[in-house]
Amino acid sequence: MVLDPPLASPLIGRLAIIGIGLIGSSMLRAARARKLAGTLVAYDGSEGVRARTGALDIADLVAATPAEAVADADMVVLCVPVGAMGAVAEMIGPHLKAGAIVSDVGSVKGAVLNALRAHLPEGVHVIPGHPVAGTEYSGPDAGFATLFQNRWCILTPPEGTDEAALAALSGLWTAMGANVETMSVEHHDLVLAITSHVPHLIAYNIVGTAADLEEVTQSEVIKYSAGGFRDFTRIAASDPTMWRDVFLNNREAVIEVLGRFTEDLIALQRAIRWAEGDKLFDLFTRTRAIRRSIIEIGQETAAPDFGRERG
Ligand SMILES: NC(=O)C1=CN([C@@H]2O[C@H](COP(=O)(O)OP(=O)(O)OC[C@H]3O[C@@H](n4cnc5c(N)ncnc54)[C@H](O)[C@@H]3O)[C@@H](O)[C@H]2O)C=CC1
Ligand SMILES: O=C(O)C(=O)Cc1ccc(O)cc1
Repeated sequence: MVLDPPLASPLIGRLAIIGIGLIGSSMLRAARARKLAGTLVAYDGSEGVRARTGALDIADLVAATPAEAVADADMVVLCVPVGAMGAVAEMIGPHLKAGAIVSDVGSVKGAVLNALRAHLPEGVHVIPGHPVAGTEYSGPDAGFATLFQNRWCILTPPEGTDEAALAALSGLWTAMGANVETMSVEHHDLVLAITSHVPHLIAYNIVGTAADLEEVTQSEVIKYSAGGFRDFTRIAASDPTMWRDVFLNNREAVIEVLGRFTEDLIALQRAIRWAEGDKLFDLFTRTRAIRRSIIEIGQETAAPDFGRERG
């Protein structure tokens, strides 16, 4: 997978990325490679991450404070865990220039929109976003420029969002290789609960259960994990802070989907108990067709390495 060539002139004057982990560092790398911003500014709350960002040379400036990071920025993208969005918004709020666009990449959108609105001043454009692309790795070394290629990026513009600001943010994601879709925060949070949040919870649960079972020792878990279980262990290796925050901030939708999931699981349990082979066969046939249609539209990911290509 390769990136398109650099642009002749940048899309954004000054772009500030706050939180230089997997997603923030991938944005810096993609924006740098394609020359999408006149000046690329990075800031992270961790001194070690700031030093590493400097050493990796993926930004034009590594700011020492949140105020320095957003000063004169045309666009600011928050790439911190969902639970830290409000605190970061509070720190940058007074230092944003009028007309700046503030977005984020959090995996939950309703809670983040509320947190941003509570702390950001009038006169800045708040447009939450979520690139539906990632891996189980974290930190500035984990990022790569092609992460967003041919992936969805969902934007959730609040009613009355300025069209030019939306076009600028959408243009950035498109230039980083993503396909942009817009929807409401409520719809986003329900859809992602089904397609991402509950699947992660299931992975955390099955790996935890296997590790807890007395007769299945840790070494056996590792030894026999070449099959489907291995895919679950990859997902269950995802960042604990990030995923704790996802579940704490999308509780309603996750609980709704879990209720439905539990009912369906019990129906499967009954089918097994009563040896209703047709029921099992019909479901497995339907799910196989779903997997094949995902592959046809090119949205599948190759576990266990998530088809990563470093750019
Ligand atoms: N990991 C993934 O696969 C995906 C993650 N996301 C979302 O992107 C966001 C970032 O995730 P990752 O890049 O994976 O995380 P990460 O753990 O790799 O990086 C997060 C960075 O934020 C910094 N940070 C934390 N609190 C901060 C604060 N108060 N002020 C300044 N910096 C702070 C940390 O030091 C860390 O360097 C999360 O909101 C997550 O939900 C979205 C799509 C995919
Ligand atoms: O690693 C995986 O399988 C993922 O599902 C990555 C991912 C994690 C969180 C998101 O909000 C979006 C994508």
